[in-house]
Amino acid sequence: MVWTLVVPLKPLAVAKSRLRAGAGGLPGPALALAFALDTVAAALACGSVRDVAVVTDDRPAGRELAALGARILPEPPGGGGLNAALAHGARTVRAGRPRSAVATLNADLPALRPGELGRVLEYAAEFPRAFLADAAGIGTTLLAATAGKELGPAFEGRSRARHRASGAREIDVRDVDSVRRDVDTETDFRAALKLGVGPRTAALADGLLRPDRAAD
Ligand SMILES: Nc1nc2c(ncn2[C@@H]2O[C@H](COP(=O)(O)OP(=O)(O)OP(=O)(O)O)[C@@H](O)[C@H]2O)c(=O)[nH]1
Ligand SMILES: C=C(OP(=O)(O)O)C(=O)O
Repeated sequence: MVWTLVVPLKPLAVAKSRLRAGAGGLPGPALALAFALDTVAAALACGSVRDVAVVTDDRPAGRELAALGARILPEPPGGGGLNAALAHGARTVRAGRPRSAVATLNADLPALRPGELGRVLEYAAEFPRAFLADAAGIGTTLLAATAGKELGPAFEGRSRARHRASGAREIDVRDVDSVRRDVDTETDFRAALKLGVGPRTAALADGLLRPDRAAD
C-alpha cells in the first residue's frame, strides 16, 4: 500500500515555542524549518510514500518544502488549529484521489529514517485507523487511515489516549525510534541528535548546544 502523508506546519514565527522559551533559548523558527525539511525529505525517500502534502500558511517555508517535492496546502478557511488543519489536508487529498490511504506525520521529526517510517506504515495498512505514540508515550507522531476511513485527528496534549479511545489501533512495532522522536524541548533535541538527524538540522545544531550544561 502506498500512502499520502499530510504534514502540518505552524507559521515559523510562532513554532517551537517550548524550544525558544527553554533555558537554552534556541532559535525556534530556524529549527522548526530545518526539522520540517528533514522530516519531509526523509518521508519522500520512503518507498511506501506516494506523496506529501504540507498544510501551512508560512510562505517561505512552503517554498522550501515545495522545492523538495511536497505539495503545499493552505490552512482551512477560518483556521481552527492543528486538528482542523489535518482534517482539511486529508479532505483535500481525497478530493483529488478518493481512495487514498492518508497518514498525518508531525513536522518535528528531524531524525526520521525512511525505512522505519516504511515499517510503521506497513503495520498501519492492516487496520482501518492506526497511530504511533511519541517517544514520551503521551502524544502521537503519526495517525493513519486506509481507504474509505475518516482520519479523525485528535492531536494535542495527551493524544495517545485520545486516539486509542477513538478506536484507532496502536502501532506496535519495535525499533522505530526515529518516527517517535518528536522534538519539543532541548532534552528531546539532544535525544534526536543522538539518533542522528537529517542534514539541515545537523548543520544548524552544530555549535548550538553546549555539552556541559544540563538540559531544560
Ligand atoms: N498547519 C498547522 N500546523 C500546526 C498547527 N499547530 C501545530 N501545528 C504543527 O503540528 C505539529 C505539532 O505541533 P506542536 O508541538 O503543538 O507545536 P510546535 O510549534 O511544534 O511546538 P510548541 O510551539 O512548543 O508547541 C508541528 O508539526 C506543528 O508545526 C496549526 O494550527 N496549523
Ligand atoms: C500535537 C502533538 O504533539 P506535541 O507533543 O508536539 O504537542 C501530539 O502529540 O498530539
